[in-house]
Amino acid sequence: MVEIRKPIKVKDAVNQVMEHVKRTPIIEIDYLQSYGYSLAEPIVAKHDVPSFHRSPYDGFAIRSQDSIGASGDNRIPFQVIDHIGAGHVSTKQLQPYEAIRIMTGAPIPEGADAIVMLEQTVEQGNSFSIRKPFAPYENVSLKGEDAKEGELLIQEGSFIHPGTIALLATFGYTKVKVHQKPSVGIICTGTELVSPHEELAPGKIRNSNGPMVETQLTRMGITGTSYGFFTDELDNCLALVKKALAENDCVITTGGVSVGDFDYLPEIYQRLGAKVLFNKIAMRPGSVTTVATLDGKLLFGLSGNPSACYTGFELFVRPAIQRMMGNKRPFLPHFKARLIEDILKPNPFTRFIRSVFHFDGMNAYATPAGFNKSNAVTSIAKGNAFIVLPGGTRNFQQGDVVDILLLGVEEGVDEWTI
Ligand SMILES: Nc1nc2c(c(=O)[nH]1)N[C@H]1C(S)=C(S)[C@@H](COP(=O)(O)OP(=O)(O)OC[C@H]3O[C@@H](n4cnc5c(N)ncnc54)[C@H](O)[C@@H]3O)O[C@H]1N2
Ligand code: MOO
Ligand SMILES: [Mg+2]
Repeated sequence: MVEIRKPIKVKDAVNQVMEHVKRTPIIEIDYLQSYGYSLAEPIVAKHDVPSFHRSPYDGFAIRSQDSIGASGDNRIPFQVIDHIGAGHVSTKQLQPYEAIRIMTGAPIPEGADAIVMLEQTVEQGNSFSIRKPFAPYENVSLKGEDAKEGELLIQEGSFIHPGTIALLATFGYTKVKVHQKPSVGIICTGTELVSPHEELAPGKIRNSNGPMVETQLTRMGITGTSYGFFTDELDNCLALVKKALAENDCVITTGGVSVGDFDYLPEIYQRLGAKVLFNKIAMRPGSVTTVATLDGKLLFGLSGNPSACYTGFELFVRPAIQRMMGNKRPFLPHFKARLIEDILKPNPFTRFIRSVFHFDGMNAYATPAGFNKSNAVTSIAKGNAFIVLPGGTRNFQQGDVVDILLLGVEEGVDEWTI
């Protein structure tokens, strides 16, 4: 008797997976190695930035009060008494109508409170004149204007990107606390599979899911461990899943999750004693996506169909792995875009259509990327987004505004909103 599975909503499936995520242990790593992780500690300003009043321009430091009354008809001259570049501190104290030649980034000298840009002066020997008054602190980059000592700048759980690295460097956080990257095992099942290096024989196809999933992980900065591809034999697959589970924080399998005679994953979960969270989702492709847990580890049973496999990874594996690494914004970014062409199919299940998303400067547009079936491989290669059409809807026409999930961006959002 074939098992009749009860589909659950995509949102519920996502929530269930996220509820079962266990964060990986916190480690301290060299800050330069931290790109792609998420902060396991907040970044708090250790000192003011800038930590001293400084010049934002190449010019002259003056006392603003000396510039009162300057105009085209009444140029005020200044005597230059010192010359400093960034990294140097002048030891001179300005007296009336004296100035210090100062370069961008150098600390404002004692007594000075305004900077005149080089272009605003007429120079003559060791002096220059100006034709306008300067207000107190005009053209001065103030101590603490960027960050105040003790200020919380970046919250724990934020993704670390090159800008974050700049901030870590600014405060000398040369070691940073992050959640370790999870180890992920990948197993592809299917007697029909041969390696991409091999010639095809009757009934055989090349394994594309394995390399694809491995690279979906690479895109997240994770190096997965591929256990290769295997024929649909229960004992063999069971042993392999056990081994991969013992050696990794989570395991991704592809294929063998449906109700076919050689779909052994359901039996494998049973034999392992794993708890199946769900095995049918009201979505297409990827309706057969199954997620199970065992000893706090997640087992992702992705569909064998390439589009379904790809979609299952992006919707469930990606956010789970991001959350394992402590990322507070693990979900794909959600936008709205106008359809460029009609999509005239009823949608009993929510549909995730591999799509091309583009922005013309004013409006966002999306169009299906090509052959749109769960077993399609070509449209995955062409798309950069999913068009999401809710279950229970019918036709969508050119110009309709639809939901879009953007793929391949490193920073996500904090909530699943579809
Ligand atoms: N009676 C039913 N049949 C099917 C149902 C159903 O509900 N009732 N669901 C269909 C849906 S939806 C999908 S999706 C597929 C899922 O199948 P499996 O996850 O069990 O995957 P397989 O049977 O192993 O393979 C399906 C398909 O994908 C190809 N494949 C498998 N692995 C790879 C790989 N590594 N690289 C490239 N392509 C791969 C495989 O050759 C098959 O063509 O089940 C439907 N059936
Ligand atoms: O899981 Mo199947 O891809 O829904 O089409
Ligand atoms: Mg099958």
